[in-house]
Amino acid sequence: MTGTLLNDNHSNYHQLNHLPDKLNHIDINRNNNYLNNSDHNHLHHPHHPHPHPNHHFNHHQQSVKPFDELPTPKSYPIVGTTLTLMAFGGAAHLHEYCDSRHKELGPIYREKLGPTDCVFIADSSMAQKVYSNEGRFPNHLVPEAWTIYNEMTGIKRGLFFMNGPEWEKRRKGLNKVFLCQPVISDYTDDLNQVVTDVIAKWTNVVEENQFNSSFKCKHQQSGLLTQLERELYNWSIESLGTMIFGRRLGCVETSDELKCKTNKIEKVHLFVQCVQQLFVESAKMTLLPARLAQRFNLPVWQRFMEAAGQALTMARGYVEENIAASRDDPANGSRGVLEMLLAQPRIDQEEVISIIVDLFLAAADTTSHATQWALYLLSKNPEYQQKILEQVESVVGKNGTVQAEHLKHFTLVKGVIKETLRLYPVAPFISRKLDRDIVLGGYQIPANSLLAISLYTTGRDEKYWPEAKSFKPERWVRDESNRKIINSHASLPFGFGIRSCVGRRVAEVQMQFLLSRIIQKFYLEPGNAEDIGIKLRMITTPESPIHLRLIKRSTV
Ligand code: HEM
Repeated sequence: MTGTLLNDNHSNYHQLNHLPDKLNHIDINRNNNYLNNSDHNHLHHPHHPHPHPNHHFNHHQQSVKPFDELPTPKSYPIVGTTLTLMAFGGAAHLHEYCDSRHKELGPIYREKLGPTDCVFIADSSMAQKVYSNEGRFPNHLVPEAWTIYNEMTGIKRGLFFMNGPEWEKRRKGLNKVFLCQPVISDYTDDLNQVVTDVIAKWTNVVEENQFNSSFKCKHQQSGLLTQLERELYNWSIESLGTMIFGRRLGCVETSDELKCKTNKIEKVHLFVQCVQQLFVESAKMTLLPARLAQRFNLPVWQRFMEAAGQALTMARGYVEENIAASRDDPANGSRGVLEMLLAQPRIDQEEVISIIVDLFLAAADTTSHATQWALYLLSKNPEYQQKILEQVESVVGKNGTVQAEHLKHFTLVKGVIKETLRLYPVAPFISRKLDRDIVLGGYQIPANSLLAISLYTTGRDEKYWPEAKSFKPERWVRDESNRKIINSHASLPFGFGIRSCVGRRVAEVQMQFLLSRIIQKFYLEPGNAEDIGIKLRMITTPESPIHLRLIKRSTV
């Protein structure tokens, strides 16, 4: 299959440096007036002395309704709406709960969930409007538990936790590294090498499984990869580590020799467990005032503190160890982006460490889960495996080696990534607090209100996606049979604008290599009898472990 890829425009390319495929022509210019009429109004809020520059009064002004009139679910004294959310399965099913609220109350509604008063938005033009008003220093919600933790420990944290000019300064520095195509290009071979090792390892694992199961229930066991999540975590940490430190960390052991050389794999597994625990405990506190949990030292708070302490200490140790190793081995170490980070103006090693630690926290979970869902969907939709194989072979030849320069031709693999993230957005809500009043959906929204863009709902809305529940990667590929323009703001898995995901390019390249090469090598079958649902642990994770059956292509 040939064709170009639609809608590669989730980041605001006007503001980010050197981004490659500038398909921004169908997208917004944040200063344009592109919104529906009622949303043009910017009323002056009494608490906000500086109305937005686009502020103007017109005949629609009268139709703007006050904030208090936003649709709100029925709520009961003291418990509010908590019992209804519990009936959905609690915080782990918040995405489904909010989805049903949108169906009941419309594309914009307001609800107090536990301690958090939030306006939920499931409409692409409203999302566009939020982003175009996010200002120079966009502000998002940091879970209260994290804020308290940072205050209590006095630990300096990375980009996600920064705000204002400090955030802007560091963000610009990181953009020059992580969103700069020439820099990414310097590391594509390394990222590809990690995938080579992953494939070698998975080949061993499934062959071992096949051998061990030959006297047991052969059909059930053969080719089974049961530790998919852990394998993908290792791959994701190894990839980022390789790029940052310019040396292999040893999370993807490829041979017994390497295995003997390093005991790091166990450490990585422990780190991964702590990060997972951290997300689980933070998610549990979505419905609970974290301050209360802290004041009464509730078990959930104790577990959160322990996991946070362990994860940060381990990540820190890891980073310090690798900074030292890179310095001891300058021939190798100088290849990493670490040097570029340390070379930024007015930055000391301490700050670099906190930034890198938080990059690992942000990268490990997200890329691995996105890839896990992609592999799951491909295993359930074998026709796309065949189409991908045909596309890959048409570019690299039969059994050819995939290289960086081939990736731009893999439009279907890119479509698979976008389609996966449409259906399974790693972050199902994107939050913003604006520094100005705006009108959304005809309602006056005061500055500082917490806004949550419901990506799970817009991503599955028939209004934007025909056959919304179906996995159709080709909807993202533009060719003779598909010239339709996609509504870019209805699926924003990496966010949008100047505060969108800084690791997007790295994640995409990693995933493109892994998916194209896995399909080249293996035929995938689902290893679970049942469909797997979503369970939120702050991010979109599978309700039960996903198993895959990998069958080597030559034996299909
Ligand atoms: C498929 C993989 C990934 C997904 C879906 C994803 C998604 C996101 C989203 C939705 C945001 C918030 C954007 C917004 O508020 O508008 C974000 C922020 C962020 N992501 Fe990612 N991410 C991924 C991979 C990565 C990787 C690999 C890294 C590290 C290299 C990373 C580092 C960050 C950081 C540091 C932020 C905070 C940016 C800031 O506050 O300026 N992410 N990501």
